[in-house]
Amino acid sequence: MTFAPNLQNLIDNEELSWVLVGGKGGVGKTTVSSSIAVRFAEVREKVLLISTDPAHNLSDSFNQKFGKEPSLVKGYENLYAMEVDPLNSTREIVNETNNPLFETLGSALPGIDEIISFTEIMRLLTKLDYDVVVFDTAPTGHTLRLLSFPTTMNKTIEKLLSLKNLIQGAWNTVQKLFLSNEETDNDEDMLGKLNTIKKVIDGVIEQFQDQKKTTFVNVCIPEFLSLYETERLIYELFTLGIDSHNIVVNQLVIPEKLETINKIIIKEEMRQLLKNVKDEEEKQLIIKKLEKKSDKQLEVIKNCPLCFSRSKLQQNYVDEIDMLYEEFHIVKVPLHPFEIRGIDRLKNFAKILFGEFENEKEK
Ligand SMILES: Nc1ncnc2c1ncn2[C@@H]1O[C@H](COP(=O)(O)OP(=O)(O)OP(=O)(O)O)[C@@H](O)[C@H]1O
Ligand SMILES: [Zn+2]
Repeated sequence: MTFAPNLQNLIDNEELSWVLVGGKGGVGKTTVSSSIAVRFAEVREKVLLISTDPAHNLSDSFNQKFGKEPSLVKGYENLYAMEVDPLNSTREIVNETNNPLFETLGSALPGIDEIISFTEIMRLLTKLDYDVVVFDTAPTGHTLRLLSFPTTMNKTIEKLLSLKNLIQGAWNTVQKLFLSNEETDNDEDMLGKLNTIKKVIDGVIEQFQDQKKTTFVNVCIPEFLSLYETERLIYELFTLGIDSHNIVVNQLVIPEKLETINKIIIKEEMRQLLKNVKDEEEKQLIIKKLEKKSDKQLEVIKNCPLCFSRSKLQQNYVDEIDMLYEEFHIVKVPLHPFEIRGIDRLKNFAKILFGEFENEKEK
């Protein structure tokens, strides 16, 4: 069995509905999740990219502002994006219910507000008919907490519901003594709500633990701390029963191996630059100039002592990843000489992720 060094396996799995993208801060989660969503939009009917990272970057990635509701990405009719903050949106929900019991419950069970917001998000997402939802998650620790919430929370809710029967008699008396009729109704609402939440959570757990429907894409850079976090993340995902079989190793400096890719990227950039140049002769002249410049740049990179030592250092970690994760698709992505912003660059980035440059090289 061989594992192709690209993410094509995501596209090939037609049942895939939830793609979670995560890793340490700053390694390229937003860039990778945005590119995956852009690629999915070419082959699926309706795609949503959702950021659950409180420090949102989707707007930077697409050069377009997104909010708490899904909105269309410019230039698309089937790609939506939204940014939610699990913590804040829950507070809003809890405040809306305005139930004193919720407050008590909230302080007795830390994290309940987060799980409610997560539930609300999931309910919203299952109601809307997206074929694929791609998550740009917050840095590792936060994500794991979010992913393990459903199981923890369901146990708590089960306990609460069983307690409810036990104390029902005493409870009724207490209510009559202290609460108005309206508030009594509210409490029934709350228990009803807990039950509904439990059902939604059961659904989330079932979906997330279904290997066909959900997968987690790990993004890392070839550095000690990032590798360490990836190892921890992959282990935790395993214990949570969440599938994971792709690792994107981003920001590689390997001049000799990635020369071809670099050249193609630079060529693509040129094409963008030349979009508005009409005159054919002028075009050719610009291309010649730029090609000469890029050849020179590559020559410099190849002979640069900084790049050389950097790439040596990185290679150790890449070897380690290759060795540790034999049964993963390992996708190696070069460090670009520019930020990956805007649809055109994201599309190019997707070409690397989905192995299209590999084919171009063979031609
Ligand atoms: N291969 C690459 N080459 C050059 N620049 C890159 C590459 N990958 C990502 N970047 C740039 O690095 C910056 C950080 O990337 P990104 O926002 O995707 O990381 P992140 O993991 O989502 O960060 P955060 O944890 O802050 O959300 C961005 O400016 C992005 O354009
Ligand atoms: Zn990000």
